[in-house]
Amino acid sequence: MEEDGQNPEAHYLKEGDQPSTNATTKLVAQEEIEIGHVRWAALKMYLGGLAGSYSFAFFVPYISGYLGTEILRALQTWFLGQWAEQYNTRAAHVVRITYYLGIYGLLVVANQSVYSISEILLLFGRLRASNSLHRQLIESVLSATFRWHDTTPTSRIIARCTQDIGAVDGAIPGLMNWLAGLTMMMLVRFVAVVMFAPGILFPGMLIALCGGWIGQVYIKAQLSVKREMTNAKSPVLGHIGSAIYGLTSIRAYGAQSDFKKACSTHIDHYSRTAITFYNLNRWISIRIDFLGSLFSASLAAYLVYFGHHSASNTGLSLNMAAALGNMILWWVQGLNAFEIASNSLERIYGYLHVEREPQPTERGKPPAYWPTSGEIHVQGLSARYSPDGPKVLHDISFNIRAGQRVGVVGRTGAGKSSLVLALLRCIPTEGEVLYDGISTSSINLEALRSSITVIPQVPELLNGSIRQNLDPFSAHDDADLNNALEAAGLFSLQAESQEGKLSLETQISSGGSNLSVGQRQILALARAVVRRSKVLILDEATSAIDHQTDKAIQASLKAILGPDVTLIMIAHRLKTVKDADKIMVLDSGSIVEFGSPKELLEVRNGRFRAMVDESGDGKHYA
Ligand SMILES: Nc1ncnc2c1ncn2[C@@H]1O[C@H](COP(=O)(O)OP(=O)(O)OP(=O)(O)O)[C@@H](O)[C@H]1O
Repeated sequence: MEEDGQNPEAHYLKEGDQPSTNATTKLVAQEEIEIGHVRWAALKMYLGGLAGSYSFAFFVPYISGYLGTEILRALQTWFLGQWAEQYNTRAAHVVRITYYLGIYGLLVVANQSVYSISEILLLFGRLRASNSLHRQLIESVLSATFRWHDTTPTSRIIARCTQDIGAVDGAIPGLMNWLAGLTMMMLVRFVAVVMFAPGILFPGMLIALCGGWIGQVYIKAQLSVKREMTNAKSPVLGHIGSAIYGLTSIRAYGAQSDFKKACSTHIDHYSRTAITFYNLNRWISIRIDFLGSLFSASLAAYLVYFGHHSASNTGLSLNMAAALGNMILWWVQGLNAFEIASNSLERIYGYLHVEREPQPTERGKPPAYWPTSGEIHVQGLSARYSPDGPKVLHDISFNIRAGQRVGVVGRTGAGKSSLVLALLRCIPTEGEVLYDGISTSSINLEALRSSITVIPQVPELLNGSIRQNLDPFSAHDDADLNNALEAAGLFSLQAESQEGKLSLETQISSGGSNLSVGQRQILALARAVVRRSKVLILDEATSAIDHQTDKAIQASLKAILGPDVTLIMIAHRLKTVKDADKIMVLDSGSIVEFGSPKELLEVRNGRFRAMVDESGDGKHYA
């Protein structure tokens, strides 16, 4: 895909399908649908994973191993014929059994050794491929843009990381190995037959070409039928599942016959595709069996009527030819199964080429001392959620001195959260943001984001103890962590004697679901204190905390954060920002007022003053 310069995901859409991209609205991108054969680029990705950086050293011994195995196996059959032939020409007691048995034994040992080399190589190769694809997939998903995550449901990402990686771990290498072995077996058998009966070469090739053509037709039909069959199965299972779940209601409303009718419709649809699927198998079996028999019959006729062939060579040729027809059938079916399993490769390949955030560079590393203060200078900042979407911030300019506490207010949809995302470069931006004198567009994202702490409305916590959540890399001692918890106001919320009170050892379940939202916000605040960032952004962070505790937290935060830490508070409740040094009022993505609360309240017909009057929070500003 990159070869043809197109978007990797575009390939998956059916002809005529329109991706549901409406630039002005939030959207969920259409799920990719694979069509046709598995593409070389996806296959190359897997083969590259198998071989790692030693393509030659992997594939040459791997393929040679299988070729050697089949040659040695054919040699064993040939050698048995030669051994048997001895009894036709010589007396039985003259034939040296130990000699023939010894050579035959050596052939068996050599065969097994060469086979083991291929198997061991594949074992390491498949582990390497699984590791590498899984790592690349996770890296790609984690470094994808916020826009991509916005438009991609989590269930799809989980399916890539479980179901598709599962196919890479199991079905794909298994089928590939089987196909490689079978291909070598067919090749060696065909060559052996042709060596002993050269006249069969052209009819044999003709028959093989016919087999190949029939296989192509079969695979083409079978791929789409199989896909349709898989799609038709889910409604049957879903319908039966919901019928069992809602059995009481179905009986209570006497809806049994409607449910039976709907069930029959789903089963009929599934059966139609399933019958076609099995019929296609019969279709190919008859044709390939016929071609196989034709080949064996032609060979037998050739051996009987043309030339003079020994009994052992005739037996060997017929032995090699007999199973060839069945092998072609297995090969075609194996290839079909491989193509179906390889859809997972296509799907993983698509996710390895999603739109990513800029990767870190050496030049993007800020100086070690940076940031020394939380000064922010913003000039002409505009932002949008997607490169072709509408602007949600319009040419914003402002300055925040180090240590200032700035409240950002505005009606729903005014752009408050978008401003935070723009400061962290989570969405495409234009204009300049200087953080402690360095342009944020010139430094690595990781450096930028680790130097600003954002506490969202509902903070995410990780499964583990509070200690692990505050300090995942064990860089701080207990005293620091307890101070942070105290500064964030945890201890003012719980009495010393309280049963089940939170401490560093308290276990937190995934997402923090065993804590109240207020407690989660306090832990997030404590995390921010531990990180000691120079810019702290609270996005309605104290919305779930009562006013008294909120007040206590603000006071302790001010004391512990120090004079050079800038605090940006996004607030719905105007009383939360009454102690702010400055208030920024946003409307439709633009700054309409920016000044101290006192100044803004004095503006007659001012936006902030109107908001305070409407909200009834005026008493807090009195
Ligand atoms: N993920 C998104 N994709 C596209 N547009 C978005 C997205 N999130 C927000 N917007 C748009 O950006 C504009 C500003 O939204 P934003 O969330 O920044 O407002 P807000 O002031 O934080 O609102 P609230 O107080 O309700 O959280 C709105 O027009 C909104 O529709």
